[in-house]
Amino acid sequence: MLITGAELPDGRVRDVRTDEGRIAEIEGSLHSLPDEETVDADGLTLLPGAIDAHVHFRQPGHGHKETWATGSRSAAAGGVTTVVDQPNTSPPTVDGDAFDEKAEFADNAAVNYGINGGVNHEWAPESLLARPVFALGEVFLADSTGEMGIDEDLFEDALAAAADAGIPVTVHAEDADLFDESVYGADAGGVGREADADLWSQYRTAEAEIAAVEAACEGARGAGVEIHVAHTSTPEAADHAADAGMTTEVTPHHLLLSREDLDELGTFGRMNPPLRSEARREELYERVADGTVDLIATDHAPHTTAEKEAGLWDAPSGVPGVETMLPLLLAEVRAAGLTLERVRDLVAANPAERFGLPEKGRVEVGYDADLTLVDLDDAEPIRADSLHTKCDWTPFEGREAVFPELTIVDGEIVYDGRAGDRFTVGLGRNVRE
Ligand SMILES: NC(=O)N[C@@H](CC(=O)O)C(=O)O
Ligand SMILES: [Zn+2]
Ligand SMILES: [Zn+2]
Repeated sequence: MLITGAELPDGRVRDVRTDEGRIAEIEGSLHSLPDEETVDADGLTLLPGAIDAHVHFRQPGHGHKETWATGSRSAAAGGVTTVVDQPNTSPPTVDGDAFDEKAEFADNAAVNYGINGGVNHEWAPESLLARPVFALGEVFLADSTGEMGIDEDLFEDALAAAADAGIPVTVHAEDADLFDESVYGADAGGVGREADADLWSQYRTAEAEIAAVEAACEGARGAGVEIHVAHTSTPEAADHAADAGMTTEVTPHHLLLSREDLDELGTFGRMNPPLRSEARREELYERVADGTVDLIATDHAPHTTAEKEAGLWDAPSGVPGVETMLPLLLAEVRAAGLTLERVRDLVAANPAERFGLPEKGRVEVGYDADLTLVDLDDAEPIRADSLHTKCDWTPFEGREAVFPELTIVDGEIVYDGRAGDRFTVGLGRNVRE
């Protein structure tokens, strides 16, 4: 394939040739070969496809919330070319059979993928780690959706097993002992958007995250393992993890939303860890911009509208995000909050480096041809109706975003927004195989 006249993240305008799934040539001007597919990218920007290291695609077990087909199409339409699925499915991905069952669903994916292995009291590390597992995680240090919270001893076992297997460990760090039980169950008013969801932020305290991140980093250091802290919601936790030599991710919702948005969102803004104060959000944004935070990942956690239309204490936690991550970050570039190169690092180059995918994350010769083409002049408001996830709502309704025109996986077009939202599924492969 020949992509002509594309602007690269560093501002150069180049022709880019892909061949056998790789980026083969990048030059000022290339001539098309006989029968070569060409893509006119005049006025468009070519980015490495995003790597979303944290999604919940829900199968097996919860296909009514999301399927690998809908989730991976949503990823492709959002410029995400690799997703990493989390283990809190039914059955949980804690042994070899459960891994194999999930791998069959993943086989239909429109984008490349990794499958994480989980840890609970029934886990079978031998059979699990004999499979092509992407990473151990998210290891839940407190209960979240799926109730996979574990204690310190099991966390130590998990760290040792991951070190043995030579795979990364990602951690959901909250300490349930520091939740404010005096708030739990308080009258939260109506259901769904009418509920007072600020109580969730009061209940799952910032201190519970900060203390859990400190303890997890200490445990990791003792075990000689460099953990990756998932979805840090506080600047304190991000600083602590960085100082301890660990890596962190921040979600688009913790980057762009705060407790001030909960009036409007109600239970649709309930997630773990919860939204924080506007002051903390601003400080977290600074750390994302200055490089203290290593990467952005979505924690794409779809639940149906009907499930969310419950009282605050009964509604499930989690928000969707895989399709809106890169589009929202590109709107931040337009607003001059982040540079394009920083966005490239946050969603592509850094996750590739952190998780051992040295052939991904950059538009450079020899790298995988996982790419997305965007028009930075074409911003539009996000509408849940136009997204491709099974989840029919978004916490970002109405926010400005820049959606991709085209997404390419291993040199093949998997999403073509110019041709009326055309998808090709089944080309995705396990990046650990
Ligand atoms: N973040 C959430 O609130 N929910 C996630 C689980 C998780 O990542 O903790 C989910 O799977 O629903
Ligand atoms: Zn989590
Ligand atoms: Zn998660």
